[in-house]
Amino acid sequence: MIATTTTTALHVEGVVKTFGRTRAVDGVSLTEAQGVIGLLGPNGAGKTTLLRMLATVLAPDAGDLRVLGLDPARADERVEIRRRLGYLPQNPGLYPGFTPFDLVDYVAILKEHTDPTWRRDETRRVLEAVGLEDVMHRKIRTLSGGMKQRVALAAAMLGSPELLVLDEPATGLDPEQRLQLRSLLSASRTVVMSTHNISEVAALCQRVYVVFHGAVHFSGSPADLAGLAAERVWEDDQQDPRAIRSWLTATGTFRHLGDPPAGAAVVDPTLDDGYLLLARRQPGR
Ligand SMILES: Nc1ncnc2c1ncn2[C@@H]1O[C@H](COP(=O)(O)OP(=O)(O)OP(=O)(O)O)[C@@H](O)[C@H]1O
Repeated sequence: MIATTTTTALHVEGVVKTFGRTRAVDGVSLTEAQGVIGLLGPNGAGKTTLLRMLATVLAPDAGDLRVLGLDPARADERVEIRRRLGYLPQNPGLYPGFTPFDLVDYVAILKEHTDPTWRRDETRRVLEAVGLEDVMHRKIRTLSGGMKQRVALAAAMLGSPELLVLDEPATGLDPEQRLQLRSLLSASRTVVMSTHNISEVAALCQRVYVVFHGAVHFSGSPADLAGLAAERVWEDDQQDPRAIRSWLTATGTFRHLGDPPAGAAVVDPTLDDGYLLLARRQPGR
């Protein structure tokens, strides 16, 4: 019998990254073999910094990092990682005078794909996959914000990488394109993505990490995150001062988070409820 081994796509142990006096990533550990992994957290929590380290753009100050089983601190292994991953940065710099076709083709050249036929077919394939077939020969400067985001996504998906590192991939996408993104990502082997959109996490991710102040405060399935707020959510037609957090919902009722009073109409928690409960425990909130 031949033994099969699955390479751990991501192995992060005690990773630290500091900018001046800011500890942007403060001892993060995570290990994932495959699947779609979501990073949630408020602005400045350290998500982008962590993703940049996974994409080998930044080196950690301390800790152990392995991507696709390789060590990004070693020049030869770093090159190998870069060949095998696709990265969508938070603010992708797209040459405005290029067309989407030229830009993705250029990325293919940078990734050392030397066969022009392969490059042309693959460039077309990824641009069609993100729904840009009709504009692939227009100048990028003439495209809408959501279209530009899709050009960058297409570039990340070039060559069907084993690992996709995506910083807020759904930014600027309309509802139809978001749905399209979901099916694209569910076809990928390993995806790690940051998002502020909790419904994206519910729809896409098998695992979610919640990061505050550079540290992981929760890891588990989306259902586990929602479960943190089990028996802690109730609804009423008026404000409740006993709640740690209350808000008016679209149906005109108030939703409350905290310890429900006797007789309260307790409802099933959502992912938002679990996240808000975790966020509430952070200092300064
Ligand atoms: N190049 C840099 N130089 C200095 N400080 C930085 C740099 N990059 C990030 N930081 C700081 O590190 C912290 C984490 O930033 P990061 O961009 O990783 O957060 P984030 O969770 O991605 O935030 P957002 O949700 O707003 O994108 C912040 O305090 C930020 O100001």
